[in-house]
Parts: sequence; C-alpha cells; structure tokens
Amino acid sequence: MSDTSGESARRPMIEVQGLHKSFGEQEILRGVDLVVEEGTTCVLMGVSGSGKTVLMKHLVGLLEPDRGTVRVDGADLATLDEAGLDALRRKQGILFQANALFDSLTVFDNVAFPLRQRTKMSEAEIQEAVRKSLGVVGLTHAAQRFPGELSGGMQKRVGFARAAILQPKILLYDDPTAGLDPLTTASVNEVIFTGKQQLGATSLVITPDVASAFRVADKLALMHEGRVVATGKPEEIRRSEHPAVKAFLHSWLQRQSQRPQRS
Ligand SMILES: Nc1ncnc2c1ncn2[C@@H]1O[C@H](COP(=O)(O)OP(=O)(O)OP(=O)(O)O)[C@@H](O)[C@H]1O
Repeated sequence: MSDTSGESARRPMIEVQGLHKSFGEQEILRGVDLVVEEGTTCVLMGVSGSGKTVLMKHLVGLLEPDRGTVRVDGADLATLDEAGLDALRRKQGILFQANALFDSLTVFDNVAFPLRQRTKMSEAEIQEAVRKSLGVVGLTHAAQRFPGELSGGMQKRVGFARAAILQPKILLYDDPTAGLDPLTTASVNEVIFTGKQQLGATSLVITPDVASAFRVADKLALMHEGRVVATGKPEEIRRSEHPAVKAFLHSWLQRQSQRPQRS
C-alpha cells in the first residue's frame, strides 16, 4: 500500500504499524498501518463494526495492542507510564459521538472545565480563554445557557470548544455527525475545519458520513477486514479501483439514492 496523499513530507503525528487486536476469538484489527501527518485531517471510513473505534482507543491508550506499535507525536505508547500517558492525553482533544457535556453546568463552565482541572490559570485568564474559544465556534451569546437548552449542533460546538480549549496538537473525532440533520452536519464540518485552521491541529475523524468525509479530509483511509486497505487524497479514493473502496462507495451511493428526497 503506498501513501499517495502527497503529505508525506510532513512529520508523522500519528503512526500505527502492524496493529493487531482481538477480543476473545474475535480478531478485530489484523495488522493496521496508518500514518497521519502533522497539521492534516485524515478521515477513517469503513463499515460499521470494522474496528474504527477500537483503533482510535489505541491512540489514547484506552486499549493496548496485542501486537504492533502505536506512536503519537513521536512517543511509542507501549513505553509510556501513567504520567507519560497523561501528558500525551493533554495533547489530544477528543470528541466522541455523545458530547458528554455536564448538564448541570453552563456552556461557559463546561468549556472552562479542563482549564480548572488541568491548569493553574487565574479566573480572569480562564474568562478570557473561554470567551475566545466560544467566539471561535460562534457561541458567545450562549455562554450562560445549559446544554439541555441547546440544539444538537450547538452542543457539538460546545463539545469542540471544550476539547480544543487546551489547544491540543491532535483532535480525535468519533462519529461527530451521528444523528444530525444536514444543516447541523455542515456546521460540524466547519468545526473540523476550524480545528485545523485555527489550532493547526492534526485530526483523525471517524465518520460513516461519506459526504462529510470527502469535504473535510486531506487524506481518506478505508478500514476493511481488520486493515487499512487504501489511503489517498479524496479524488484518488474517488477514482480508486480497489474492490473494497469501490464496493464501499457504491453501497453508500445506493443508500443515498434510496433516501427520501427533501423538498
Ligand atoms: N471492549 C470490547 N470487548 C469486546 N468486543 C469489542 C470491544 N470493543 C469493540 N468490540 C467489538 O469490536 C468490533 C469493532 O467495533 P468498533 O466499535 O471499533 O467498530 P466501528 O468500526 O467503530 O463501528 P461503528 O461505525 O458502528 O461505530 C465490534 O464487533 C465490537 O463489538
């Protein structure tokens, strides 16, 4: 498999090599290789159950490989102790499918939470940082509202502001547009662009939404039968002759054409 994304001159921020993982008899990852270069956005596609989330959990040290290596920002995760893993997680902003916002805290306090937990910043500095972060996602006006009072898309943006507040080098998104309507999906795509442009972050995005994938990716990767079987720029993947890529895109197009048309 060759990397045809044209990004190979950049430093690798995420490097997965020969990653194997089984749960009992079930072999989920069968030798995954994946490189995400610094400052780029890679979208990982694949059918449900193909192991995308399992792969992402290895990147934050929530799962340990049976075999293979995982390097993030130059560090081999297998060599890190708890303090090392903690330091690594500080470089990573994670946005999982559920926003996991604190319902009893205002938007402001949700976004301020990592700063209060993990830094010694003064209250004035926190106010300034949170105001700035909410400005980036267009939610300055919602600072005193509670998550339950916000739309799904707004909650996602709060989740992003909180994930990004410590200015992570790496942003991991697991299915960020799940259950969202097309308009809100578009606003999540904007948020992913924001992470790249304003933070210069390296992003890995898992999404079943192929249209979003093609919009936000510098590089697309397809998981199939426990491996990454193809990587490339969106136009390269679109033209790919790889049978698994063709089948995946064909099945997505078919599902699209069967969806009720919006008037
Ligand atoms: N801790 C675990 N113990 C046992 N099996 C697990 C565990 N975590 C994941 N699996 C199994 O691994 C497989 C891959 O799961 P994973 O969540 O990575 O899929 P996915 O590609 O992210 O799917 P989706 O797109 O539906 O989220 C599934 O069959 C799942 O049941």
